[in-house]
Amino acid sequence: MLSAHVQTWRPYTLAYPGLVGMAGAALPPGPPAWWQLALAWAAATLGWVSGHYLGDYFDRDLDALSKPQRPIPSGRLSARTALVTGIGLAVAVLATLVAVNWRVSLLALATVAVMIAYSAFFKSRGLSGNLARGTATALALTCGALLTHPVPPVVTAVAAVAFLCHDTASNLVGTLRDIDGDERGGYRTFPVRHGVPATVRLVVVLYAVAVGALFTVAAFAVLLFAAAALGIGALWTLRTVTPGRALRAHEILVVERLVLAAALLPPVLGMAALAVALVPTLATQHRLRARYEFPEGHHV
Ligand SMILES: CC(C)=CCC/C(C)=C/CC/C(C)=C/COP(=O)(O)OP(=O)(O)O
Repeated sequence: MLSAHVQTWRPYTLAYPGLVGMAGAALPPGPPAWWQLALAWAAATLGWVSGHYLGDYFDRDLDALSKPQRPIPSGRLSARTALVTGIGLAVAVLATLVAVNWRVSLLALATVAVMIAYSAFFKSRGLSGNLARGTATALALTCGALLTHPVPPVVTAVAAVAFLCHDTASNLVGTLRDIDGDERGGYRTFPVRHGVPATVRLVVVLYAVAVGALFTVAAFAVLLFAAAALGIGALWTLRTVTPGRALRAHEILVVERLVLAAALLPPVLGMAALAVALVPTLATQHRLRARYEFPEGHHV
């Protein structure tokens, strides 16, 4: 029972949204108060977990076909529990934000709406789904910025567009993992419609735009170089695409995006937050992930 919930949280993804929220809150001129950073972290993290419950709820029919081992299709988590928990978490985040800063709560409401639209509608419809997923991250970053700035600085827009492009790209890499299952389930994802080479080309362009834009705003360029090196490693893995290689590329991007978000934080905070974020990510990704993604627990 508890393990079904923990699997739904995907612990290896959990450290990322909080770093993005904090990155928005720490944009210049700063510095933000500790409670603002904590709130930006908590709202983005709980909003993200809510997104995982709702995503698994809306994907339950597709997962029954191609990922029967997942909590809902395997009967370890009821669809109703996933729906109620997802909605409950989103409402809790929004209620807390209303009490602290109503402007942020309105933007967070828009973020939740995009997140639900992604899971329920756009995800099965190609590029619009990938863009919706990237937009949710851009909005989460902007929520963090609005929490600490009455009028967010111009760099907020640059960072938001960069994360939009980045997460659209990493989400596209995710679709390369399950082309056959998506096709059988009627999900018209970008690679199902346009093929693998076109998908990889688009990923490379979006990734280059994202990292290029972040070089103009990053507080700590050393981390940005480190993220770019990891990103190039992920893209290099995609020179031949199999489900296993696509999973490997996405695993690298799951670590890379932590480094990328930490690069927007002031150096000392960025290094400390990154060190903390890497622990659960590296400890759980290798052990849990292939079992969650592939029915046999592994893939070539
Ligand atoms: C305030 C608030 C609501 C913040 C959260 C915003 C946010 C970025 C939500 C996205 C949630 C989600 C379903 C992520 C997983 O996508 P995925 O499993 O398709 O994988 P991916 O990481 O590769 O895209």
